[in-house]
Amino acid sequence: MPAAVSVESVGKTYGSVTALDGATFAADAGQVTAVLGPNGAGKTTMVECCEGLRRPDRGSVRVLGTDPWRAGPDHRARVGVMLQDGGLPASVKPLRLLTHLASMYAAPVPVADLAGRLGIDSFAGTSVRRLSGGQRQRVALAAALVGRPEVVFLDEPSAGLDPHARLDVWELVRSVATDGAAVVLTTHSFEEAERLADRVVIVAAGRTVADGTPAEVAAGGTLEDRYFALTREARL
Ligand SMILES: Nc1ncnc2c1ncn2[C@@H]1O[C@H](COP(=O)(O)OP(=O)(O)OP(=O)(O)O)[C@@H](O)[C@H]1O
Repeated sequence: MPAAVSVESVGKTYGSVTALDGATFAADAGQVTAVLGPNGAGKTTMVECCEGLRRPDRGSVRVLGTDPWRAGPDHRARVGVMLQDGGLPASVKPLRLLTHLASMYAAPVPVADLAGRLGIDSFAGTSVRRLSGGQRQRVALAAALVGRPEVVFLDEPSAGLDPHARLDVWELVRSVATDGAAVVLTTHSFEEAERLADRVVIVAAGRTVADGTPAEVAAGGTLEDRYFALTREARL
């Protein structure tokens, strides 16, 4: 079976800045793939190429067998996206927003379920503009998942969350993968990668420097030690 997400030798520059320089990785259905790498390594750019928000200069990106840059609405309905800055409308209340989004999909996840699992009920009556950063992040995650997507891209989904909320997010993300979706998330947390990921991809200076199960990438040591060794080499 072809990978749900396949990125091969992708290059992308912004003016004189090389963001991606041959990045390659794949993500399978039913698995959580965690992408790690230093600030500026190219993770967000790589994920944005997969989401169809950026066009690679070279290489190939396929999501569910389709080039996301050219994909139409049918493809986009099968892909869930959570952006780093949320991208949520400020004046709407969370439940209203999620109910509205759910109405656009053929088989949405019941909004009450999602809201309950992410603790959104407790701030359901507050407009997005007045939510805390962590609350807004949970709404953004719910928005990415409500359409029951086959592929989900999550940019640092648990960054800045309190420990309870982080556990809620991990459990939900795990259950989405168990239900068959391919989940790709970026993170700076080794704990998140170790506890949640079936596959770890380390990106440094726009290139993939490791790709495998957490144990394979750790290569007999800790993921953290391996990360520092690999990303230090890329900086030299
Ligand atoms: N729109 C843009 N215009 C110019 N340069 C950009 C743009 N977006 C990203 N870059 C540059 O491309 C490089 C890769 O950025 P990217 O956001 O993909 O990294 P990242 O790995 O996601 O970093 P972080 O961990 O800080 O989120 C950086 O040097 C960044 O400054």
